[in-house]
Amino acid sequence: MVEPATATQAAAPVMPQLKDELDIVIPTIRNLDFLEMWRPFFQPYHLIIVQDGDPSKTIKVPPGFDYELYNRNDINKILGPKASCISFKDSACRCFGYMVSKKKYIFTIDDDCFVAKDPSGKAVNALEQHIKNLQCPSTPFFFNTLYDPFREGADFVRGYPFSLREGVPTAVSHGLWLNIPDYDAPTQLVKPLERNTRFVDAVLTIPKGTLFPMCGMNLAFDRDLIGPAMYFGLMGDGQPIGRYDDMWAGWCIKVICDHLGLGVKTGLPYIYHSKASNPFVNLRKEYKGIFWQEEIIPFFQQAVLPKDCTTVQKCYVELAKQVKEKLSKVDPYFDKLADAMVTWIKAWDELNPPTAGSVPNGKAA
Ligand SMILES: O=c1ccn([C@@H]2O[C@H](COP(=O)(O)OP(=O)(O)O[C@H]3O[C@@H](CO)[C@H](O)[C@H]3O)[C@@H](O)[C@H]2O)c(=O)[nH]1
Ligand SMILES: [Mn+2]
Repeated sequence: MVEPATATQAAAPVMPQLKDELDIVIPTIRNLDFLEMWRPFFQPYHLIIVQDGDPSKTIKVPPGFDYELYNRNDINKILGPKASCISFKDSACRCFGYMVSKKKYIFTIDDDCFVAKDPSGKAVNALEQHIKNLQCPSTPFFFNTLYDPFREGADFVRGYPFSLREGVPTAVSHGLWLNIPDYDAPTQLVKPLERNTRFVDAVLTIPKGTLFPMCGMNLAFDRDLIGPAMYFGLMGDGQPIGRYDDMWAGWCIKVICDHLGLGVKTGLPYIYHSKASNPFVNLRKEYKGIFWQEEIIPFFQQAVLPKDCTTVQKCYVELAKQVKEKLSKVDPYFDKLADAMVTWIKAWDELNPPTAGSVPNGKAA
């Protein structure tokens, strides 16, 4: 039986790394008491809270945290008509926080995720591990059988090409979850009591050319390298689908990271996911995605980005064009989604004008 760490067990880090270069983005419809448990790790950082649902509701934030909070009225005011690309009544709204941040790194976490304990009983500082993952290179071109070669006590194994040992910059760090795993509704329905108690002590680079199901619950990324592609799509209110926000973003960022020669890692850190959302509600939200994805995945697997797509924005707009051309036949929703992807990029560039002398994101691999 796994249990979350207690607040006292969460020992405050000696020196919070990247304190002024990282924002923590939290989508929420509830009071943020969960922050009490994270206080030792999160208090030094700036929080961006994206309040979903009724903007007249007050979200209580425990004292002592430095934060900015945006509700739907704020989003509409800031983006004007472009606010149509930000989902309402779905955790996908969190991507607004990525857009308004001015920091290099983002960590996003759900408000029902708590501090996990590793097998020794030590509280896991998820933020610290994500920062380590992002600041260490990835190895997408050749699999290292000792997993993360840059980890203390590991290295590249015999036969690993020396020409590839420098690795590539890491754009995304995808963490996992103890207790309630991120299962889809059908799996939740047939295995209602299943809990994840396995703490696998590994960080892996997801190989180039391989897609993965990105979960937004415990996720960090380098905003400068991949931020414009971290759009969580059109979900929730008024949309035919939900709970595919992070999946859509994960497929888009992986194709773009592969194209630009950037890395995506998954594994440590774990958080303790405390609440299973209602599987029947989830089934209603995600059922179309369950059969649509049988056509979406081959689309992303076959997607090719032209060499002249040298920035994330160019890659993303090209991907939107291909979504419109090739997925609209699946459902008119994808026509709307493709337009929203372009709106997102326009809004992103409006809020994040390129600084003079800035270089385009990674290079086409
Ligand atoms: O309408 C809403 C509902 C919820 N939120 C906030 O989003 C996160 C996640 O909510 P919750 O934990 O209740 O739901 P889960 O099913 O566990 O979410 C995970 O599944 C995927 C959903 O797409 C995703 O990977 C995870 O988010 C909480 O912070 C809620 O407060 C919201 O903003 N709007
Ligand atoms: Mn949850």
